[in-house]
Amino acid sequence: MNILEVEKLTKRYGGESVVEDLSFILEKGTATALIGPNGAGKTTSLSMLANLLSPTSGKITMEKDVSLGFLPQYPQFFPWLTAVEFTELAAKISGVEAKQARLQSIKTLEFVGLENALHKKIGSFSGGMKQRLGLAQAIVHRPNLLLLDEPISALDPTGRREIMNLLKSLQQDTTILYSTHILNDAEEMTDQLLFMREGRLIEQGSLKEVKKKHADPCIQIKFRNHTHALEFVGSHTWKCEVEENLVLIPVSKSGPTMQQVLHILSTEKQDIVGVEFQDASLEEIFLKVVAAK
Ligand SMILES: Nc1ncnc2c1ncn2[C@@H]1O[C@H](COP(=O)(O)OP(=O)(O)OP(=O)(O)O)[C@@H](O)[C@H]1O
Repeated sequence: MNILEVEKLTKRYGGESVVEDLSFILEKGTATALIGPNGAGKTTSLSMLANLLSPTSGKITMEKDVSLGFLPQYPQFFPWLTAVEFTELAAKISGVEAKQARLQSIKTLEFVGLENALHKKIGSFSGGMKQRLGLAQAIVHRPNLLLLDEPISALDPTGRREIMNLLKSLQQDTTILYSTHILNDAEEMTDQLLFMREGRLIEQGSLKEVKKKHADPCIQIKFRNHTHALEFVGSHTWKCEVEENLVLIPVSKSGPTMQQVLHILSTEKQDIVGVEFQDASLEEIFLKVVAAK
């Protein structure tokens, strides 16, 4: 079931296309990562979906009972308010009853890891704390569709891990569309990938589909030195590449399987450091996709 359908969404400024013919769907309960280089049109697209910017053309259809949560790339806060005051205000604006708003704010701030800063003024918050507060205001009213513009990019590795785990735990009841530059983290939480470049969608699909299409997996054998690696390659007919002390054998229909490689290595009593299956990371695929089109 689709919670959101986007059809040929376009935004132009003075005849210049910033987003062009963007079409995709979000299935209920899924997480979609929107990725693309700077200026690709991610923020503009999310702002149109959040109804903060009107499209030049195209259609956005949301399921009838959608409750939307939005985290902008640069959220604006009132520095003189405390975290709980700000989140309570956001809850009320999003339609939470006054009686409930305070309790829900406290629970949400605890959820995002700000339990020790409930009554601190936002003006004293670090960048990471503000990022968490931004997420809190986006989820305080328990939305079922969450649009997040760079929710983890401003965080340090520990903070990113924590927020990714929080987002994963939200996924049970929430459909999530988020933009990010941190591709290694995106790899962990993505049912669908949308690659944008220069306002256009240039690739989309599940991580598995995209990897199948663009990744060149290989078996990597690590030898003690370059000479050993060269000797190994010279004595076999497999198509391989040598990089320093590594031998890389592409996994293809005509190439050997991991089992065959392990068998050969053990029967030949090769003195190796290790063998592993190497799959391309999302980052490598991203660079390839963005460069190719
Ligand atoms: N109000 C505007 N008027 C003219 N051009 C704009 C306007 N807003 C955005 N743009 C242009 O649209 C393009 C896409 O911007 P957008 O912020 O959507 O990209 P992005 O993918 O979110 O980039 P980043 O990763 O750097 O945040 C950029 O070239 C930007 O300069």
